[in-house]
Amino acid sequence: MIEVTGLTRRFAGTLAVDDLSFTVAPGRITGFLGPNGAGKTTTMRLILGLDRPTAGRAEVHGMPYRELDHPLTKVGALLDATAVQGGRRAEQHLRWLARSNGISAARIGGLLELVGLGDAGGRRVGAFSLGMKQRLGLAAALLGDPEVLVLDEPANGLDPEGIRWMRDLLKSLAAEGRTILVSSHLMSEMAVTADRLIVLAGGRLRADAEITELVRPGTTLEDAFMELIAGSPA
Ligand SMILES: Nc1ncnc2c1ncn2[C@@H]1O[C@H](COP(=O)(O)OP(=O)(O)OP(=O)(O)O)[C@@H](O)[C@H]1O
Repeated sequence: MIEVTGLTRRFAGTLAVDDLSFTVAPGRITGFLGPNGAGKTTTMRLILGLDRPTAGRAEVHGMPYRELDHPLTKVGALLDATAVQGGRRAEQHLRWLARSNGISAARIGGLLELVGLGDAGGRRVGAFSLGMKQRLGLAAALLGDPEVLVLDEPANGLDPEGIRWMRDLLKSLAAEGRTILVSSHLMSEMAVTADRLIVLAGGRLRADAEITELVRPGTTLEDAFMELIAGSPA
């Protein structure tokens, strides 16, 4: 469970996140949508304790991320898949991550298989495509077998087969009772992946609803999204 209450983050001249409140429930996929600059990444960074709010709070399992014991076993995150040391080999990267977070390395082989990198564990990450880096980032997020996943545009760079694979994986992780918050700009993909949607524009909450409430028969999620964000600052 993720709980955001009155969350606000102001940068010098920008109110990036403006008095945001929502809950992300377990057992389902919650899509996090909004135009460029809406505040999605800033909100995720605040949830993950990578930045401090100007006001309000973000809690995971009832407490701020920074207060969690062994956070990687509670929350898995994929924010920027390209932020890995290119000189490291994929398996080495996961081993380093496991060791530095006190997590068993026993899952690494299985996770590389799970994300489709079974044959690439010995290759240097610097030579990976964006899609392969996303797959590795997902393996890293799952390393501690966390109940909560926060994923910023994980489908970015994936090919059609990869997007379908990611959708099926997220659905099976949600079916296991995990809490999943996933941002995306791919409306048609979100329409078939998410159970619930949180829509931001200009740092403010525009919608927090079941997908079936937002997408009426004869309309698409793209139509609903355009209507929801209408009038937001560019
Ligand atoms: N470190 C920072 N310093 C100053 N402004 C920032 C900083 N981080 C984000 N912003 C601003 O906050 C606003 C929200 O940015 P954010 O990256 O959260 O949006 P987003 O919804 O993730 O966008 P995108 O879909 O383009 O990834 C933008 O106006 C951005 O320029």
